Amino acid sequence: MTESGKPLKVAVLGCGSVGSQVVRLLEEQAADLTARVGAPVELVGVAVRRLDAAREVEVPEGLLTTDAEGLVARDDVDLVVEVIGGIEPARSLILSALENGASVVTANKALLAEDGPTLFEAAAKAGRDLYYEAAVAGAIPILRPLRESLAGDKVTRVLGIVNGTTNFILDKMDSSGAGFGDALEEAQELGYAEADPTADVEGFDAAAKAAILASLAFHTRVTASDVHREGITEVSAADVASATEMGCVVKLLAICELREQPGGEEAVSVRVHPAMIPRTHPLASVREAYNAVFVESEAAGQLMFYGPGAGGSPTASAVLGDLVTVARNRREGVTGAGESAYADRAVLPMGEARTRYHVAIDVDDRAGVLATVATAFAEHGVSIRTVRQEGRDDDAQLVVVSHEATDAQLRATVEHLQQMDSVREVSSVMRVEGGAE
Ligand SMILES: NC(=O)c1ccc[n+]([C@@H]2O[C@H](COP(=O)([O-])OP(=O)(O)OC[C@H]3O[C@@H](n4cnc5c(N)ncnc54)[C@H](O)[C@@H]3O)[C@@H](O)[C@H]2O)c1
Ligand SMILES: N[C@@H](CCO)C(=O)O
Ligand code: NA
Repeated sequence: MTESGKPLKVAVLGCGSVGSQVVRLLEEQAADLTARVGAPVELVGVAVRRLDAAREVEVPEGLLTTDAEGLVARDDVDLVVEVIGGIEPARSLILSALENGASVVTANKALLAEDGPTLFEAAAKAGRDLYYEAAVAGAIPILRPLRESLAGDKVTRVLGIVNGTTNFILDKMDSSGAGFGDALEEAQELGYAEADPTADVEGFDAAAKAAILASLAFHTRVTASDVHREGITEVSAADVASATEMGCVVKLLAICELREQPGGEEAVSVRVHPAMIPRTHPLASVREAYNAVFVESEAAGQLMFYGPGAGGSPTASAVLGDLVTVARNRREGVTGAGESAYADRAVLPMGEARTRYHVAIDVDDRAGVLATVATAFAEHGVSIRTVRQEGRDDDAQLVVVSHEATDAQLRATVEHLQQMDSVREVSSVMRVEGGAE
């Protein structure tokens, strides 16, 4: 073994699902971490909300404190791990840690998506690292591959299944024919969904991750408010059955795309919504609560990153990976790559996002109706790829799949259809992603 340097002192903020596993791994892997870093990595404090709370890991009593601010202000702390979550006090604690000269590792996607630039600027000003691999898709290495491994390539699209809870629910709906409510209940019984599932099922969690992915992929600042977001609460058993009929499956996707504009410049489109993807697409095989991120780049082509996107221990794996890198950098007196936002591309409004659509329309079953429906699509410049009729008489439905069109064109088409006498209802509109045009 090489000669070890001066110990690096670590403070962990928060000792919940992820924090407790970080503490466990720091203790269990101490010898290997020392060898990998080239210096002992010593836990010197764990900030908690209550000293007497039940914990998944035993923390030596002398290390526990309820004074997180005091812990990050200690001048002997070299590395701070923030796993409290949420905006405050996490943001103030990270900023204090950086100002006090510590390097920071965080898993906090909500904070990074809301106010990442403030944190990146503070890290740059302090000359310290801020790493956050655990913030997107838990254990799956995806942020450092984007930031480092693909730094010489041009990423053109990132498609991600980045929320395990919603993937579990949609997978249940697909495999059992259940509706959203029953699938959610099962996810809650099995501990995949929280009692208040809003952040997951309404797409907030995925939108935060989409903002982080798009920022790294396209070297542009993208925050959560730039991301168009739709959750899965409106996905019906009929939508899922319709997808099956088309050889597709419904997934909640985080979609980050580079789009060439009419003037030749490139802009960024970022959105989270349920979409049909062909069952032959690699993302279709992502079942249960797993996550995966599919990346397309000019030189590499298509890449897929797959694994557990959540859970205390998998997420702690990503945190520890960052901690080792940051500790090594610290020991060598260097920092890793910081924020890269040089491209500063415009973020397109949702109306300009382009994709294909699956539209189910309940219609009167009589001569000429198909022609009027087709005319409505044509009037708004939406080209039809396939159309089929299901049922007949009072039960007739036309299912139209379009070629690529903008969201604005599609919305105008749907409004037009809803005004038509021969249309009883536009019963389902779903985007179709991940296939050939
Ligand atoms: N759990 C996962 O699977 C997962 C996956 C990826 C990322 N993350 C992220 O990791 C972070 C932590 O998530 P978690 O699942 O461990 O949450 P958690 O709720 O289990 O743990 C957070 C802990 O922080 C404590 N805390 C709150 N305020 C505090 C304060 N002021 N000082 C000290 N402690 C305080 C809470 O008591 C709690 O124990 C979040 O940012 C989350 O988004 C979690
Ligand atoms: N709630 C998230 C895990 C943390 O990002 C999920 O369901 O994937
Ligand atoms: Na990750």
